[in-house]
Amino acid sequence: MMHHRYVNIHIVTLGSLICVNGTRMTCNRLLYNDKGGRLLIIFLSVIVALTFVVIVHIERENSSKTLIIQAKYTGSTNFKGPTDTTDDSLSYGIIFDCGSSGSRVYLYFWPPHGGGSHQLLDIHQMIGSNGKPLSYKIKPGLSTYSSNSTFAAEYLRKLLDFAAKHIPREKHKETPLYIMATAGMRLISKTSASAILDDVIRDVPKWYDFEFDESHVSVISGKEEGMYAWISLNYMLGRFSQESHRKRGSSSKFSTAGVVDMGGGSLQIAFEVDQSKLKNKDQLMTFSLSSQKSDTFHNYNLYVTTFLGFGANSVLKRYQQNLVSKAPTGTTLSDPCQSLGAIEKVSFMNSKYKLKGTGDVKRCMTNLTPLLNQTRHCSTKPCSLDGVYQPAISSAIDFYGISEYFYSTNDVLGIKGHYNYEEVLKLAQEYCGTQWSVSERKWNNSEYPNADMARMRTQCFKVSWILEVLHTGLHFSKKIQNFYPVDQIDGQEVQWSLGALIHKTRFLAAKQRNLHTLTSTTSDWSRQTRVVLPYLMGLCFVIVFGAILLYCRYLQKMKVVPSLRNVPSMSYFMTNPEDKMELGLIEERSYYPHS
Ligand SMILES: Nc1nc2c(ncn2[C@@H]2O[C@H](COP(=O)(O)OP(=O)(O)OP(=O)(O)O)[C@@H](O)[C@H]2O)c(=O)[nH]1
Repeated sequence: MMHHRYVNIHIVTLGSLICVNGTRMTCNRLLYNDKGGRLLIIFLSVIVALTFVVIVHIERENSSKTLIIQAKYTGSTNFKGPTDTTDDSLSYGIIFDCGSSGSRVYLYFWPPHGGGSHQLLDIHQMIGSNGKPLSYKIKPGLSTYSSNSTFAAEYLRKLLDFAAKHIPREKHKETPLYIMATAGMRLISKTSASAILDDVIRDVPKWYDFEFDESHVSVISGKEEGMYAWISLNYMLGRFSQESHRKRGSSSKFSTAGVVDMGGGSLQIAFEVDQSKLKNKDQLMTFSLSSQKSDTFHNYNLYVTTFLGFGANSVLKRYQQNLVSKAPTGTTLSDPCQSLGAIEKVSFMNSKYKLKGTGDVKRCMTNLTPLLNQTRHCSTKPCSLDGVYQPAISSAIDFYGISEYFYSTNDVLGIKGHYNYEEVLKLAQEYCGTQWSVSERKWNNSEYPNADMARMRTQCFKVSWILEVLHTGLHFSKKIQNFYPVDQIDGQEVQWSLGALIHKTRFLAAKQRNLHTLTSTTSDWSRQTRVVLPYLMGLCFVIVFGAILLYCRYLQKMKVVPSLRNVPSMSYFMTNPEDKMELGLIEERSYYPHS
């Protein structure tokens, strides 16, 4: 752009010089009223016209380039294909989700802010060359380093390498890296968790120069995890758009969706509420996605609850311990929460047991009911599980189930999309009632491509638990039509990590918005100026040129020219003091007599 501007300036300067010198010579030739003078006028007119055409052409080119760049970042370009890391205008962000069952890295990017006053950053998960979202997972969880914390950072090294490989090297310094841990780290002692985090804070900057400091490493609370999952989901569903907000204003229905997130260690539920109707504000979370206090457009009131130790893996451990706790060591016990005929060896307080599956899903669900802890004192009714208040959920709100809600219905049972209690129960009963040896053979024959062996073994327990939590614990109707287990929306993974990045970068959005407002105001002005400039210059050329010609004609009429040849000095016609002001003419007149 700057380059073109300089070219224009040079053309204008050159044109002006030619014209100034040209008119000067023309005038002189005209004074002699010869044929060469007329030719010179034609020649100069052509030069003026050409200069004008060249300027208009270059300006048109510039304007269309500006429009293409603007269109690219105002939604007309989609980011569905592999991420174009050669595009220098993109910014990047990295989130590590250190969960109880494993750690994952998610890579995100966003184009420059569009400038809309209520617009959030347009954040997308990076897509690899194979068309799949870029993420990398390792097992076991970060919390397993509680007794050898000095290896914690080294354990995360593979995730860092992955991020560094996919984010352009020159962008590392400006790319924020957040390392956030969830239930696994909440369940270990504070001292052990701090030792792990300290090791990470110390070692990560030695290896990579991402934007990273102590404040970027944390064990997030369950409520934050729930809030981030809710933000992620609604962002991906487009529920923060101006259009959704308009709908929200015109109906009593919330335009946002609720989320139920079952992890390995904890369970979260979050949905929008009318805070005036909440009987107990303990579970209320009021927050804004906007960085300015005065902007209430993105203010939300959420009911968010987290149940630590109610994630599927934590409850499985508790369930098995309960089962064997009163039995003599070495006993084989019946377990309705395992596939028919499956044998699982467990140990508890140095005693060993065998659990033999009977594959009875309904029985399993009944046996799991006490683990919801619903007998616990409920101070504000109604309560969901563990004595926690939960207001009645409107059937008008869409709900999405993520993590275990997707894996437990999809990996083995193959259910996609819309949730139907009867369908899930029927398929679960079929799978769990099938002899384990048959299911194992099918798995060996790759008939369960989405499930690993651990999933196959724990499927009966996990599906029973998610059903029990959803309907008995959280009181969702068994006839619910608008509950959707998901792991991806529009090719992007639904993870709380995206919500965390949106929340963390909301100040960045404001910064970029201000920058955009500034540049767009300036560029509006300069665009208008650039459109008018060539015409103005053309007009100036014509006026100056015309004025000189008229003046020359005037001199001719005054018969100054013929007499000039005989004039020995300027004083001859400079009788009027005003004439002395015409210095340019004086110089030329004084020059020609000697040439
Ligand atoms: N099929 C499949 N299963 C997964 C995947 N990631 C995790 N799981 C399973 O889901 C269970 C729960 O894992 P997550 O949802 O990741 O939970 P988490 O982050 O480890 O647990 P929290 O700390 O409670 O948040 C694990 O026991 C895994 O078996 C995945 O990418 N695909």
